[in-house]
Amino acid sequence: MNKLQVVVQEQQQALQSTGDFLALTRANEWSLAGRFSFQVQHQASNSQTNVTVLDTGLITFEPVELQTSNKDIVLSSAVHGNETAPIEICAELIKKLILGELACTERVLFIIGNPASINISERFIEENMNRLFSGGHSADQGQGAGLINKERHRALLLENTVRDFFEQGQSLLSGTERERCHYDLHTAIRASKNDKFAVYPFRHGKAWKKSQLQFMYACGVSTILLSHSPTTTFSYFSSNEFNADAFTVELGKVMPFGENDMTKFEQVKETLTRLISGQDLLLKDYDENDFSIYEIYQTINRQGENFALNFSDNVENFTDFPKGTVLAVDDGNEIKTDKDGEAIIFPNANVAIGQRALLTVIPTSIE
Ligand SMILES: O=C(O)CCC(=O)N[C@@H](CCC(=O)O)C(=O)O
Ligand SMILES: [Zn+2]
Repeated sequence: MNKLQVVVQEQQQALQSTGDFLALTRANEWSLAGRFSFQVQHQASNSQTNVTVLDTGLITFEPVELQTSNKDIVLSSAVHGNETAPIEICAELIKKLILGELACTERVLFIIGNPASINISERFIEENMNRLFSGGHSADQGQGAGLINKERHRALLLENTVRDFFEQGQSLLSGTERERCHYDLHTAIRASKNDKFAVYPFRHGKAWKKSQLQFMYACGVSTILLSHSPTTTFSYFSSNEFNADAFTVELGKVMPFGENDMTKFEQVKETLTRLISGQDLLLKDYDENDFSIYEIYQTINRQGENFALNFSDNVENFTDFPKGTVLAVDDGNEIKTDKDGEAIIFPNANVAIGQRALLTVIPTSIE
């Protein structure tokens, strides 16, 4: 064996004995010495799962009895490295799968998006990765064209990994109807009046799926933002290019590792566990009264050097303002609400010029 093969073998042994994929990922910020595979046996049912570590932060679980599966599931976390709760949730699911404590009956790809930014507890290193999908990695976004930094390379790798995963699912089991989903898990910078919420990416006129909202509800997410335009987010990429049921899911406010109240995530952990292991999802019948549904009304991109929000840092997401309120001033131009009840989401004055500094939303319905 050469040195690289020895490293790969040691990494595999450590992973199989600890199940700690997050540690392996954090120790290898941008790549691994090589990919590797092994099988695990579920302790209770003896069912077998093929595990493949594709690269750093990228791992698939596929039941050996593939014909029993009909879903290709992508669960991503750490597209923003300081959003720790989703990382902890996914790391725990991965550990249980590797140690044979959780049965895997569907194909699952876990993505830990930006390991280097986890290690410095920052949203990103050089560039916000959730603005780099659907080709954003190769576009001139005011910061120079082409693949100019590691996050752009990583976004391209994530795109290719998701594409391969979905396409392999289709070719492995051709003739069967497979469901594709991608839940991109985040936490928000600010506190929110509605603690958990999800962005439903633009569907180009296709119906919003009540069954997916029921799934969100089972995860403890009952506030949904409907997007009406293409974006360069990860969830829009999977929705648009692979017809996956995809969401950006915001699971509360961003916290450092160790400071998340994990009791707040019981519903999402339980529902994802059921999804992966083919158990009944225990979905409640759809009732519009269970949800707060909003549509994205204004997308405010920063245009100039001097951009300032006109409200304080502790104003929560979903705070609404009367018509005509100045929300921000961008190089002297006032940006105002256009309707009574327009509420703010994701305000962030510290974004690169050209990028989204704020969304506004208004209540709507999917009926
Ligand atoms: O709280 C914030 O300002 C940002 C939280 C976050 O990362 N949100 C995502 C939403 C993506 C989407 O619109 O689907 C992001 O800004 O990338
Ligand atoms: Zn995020």
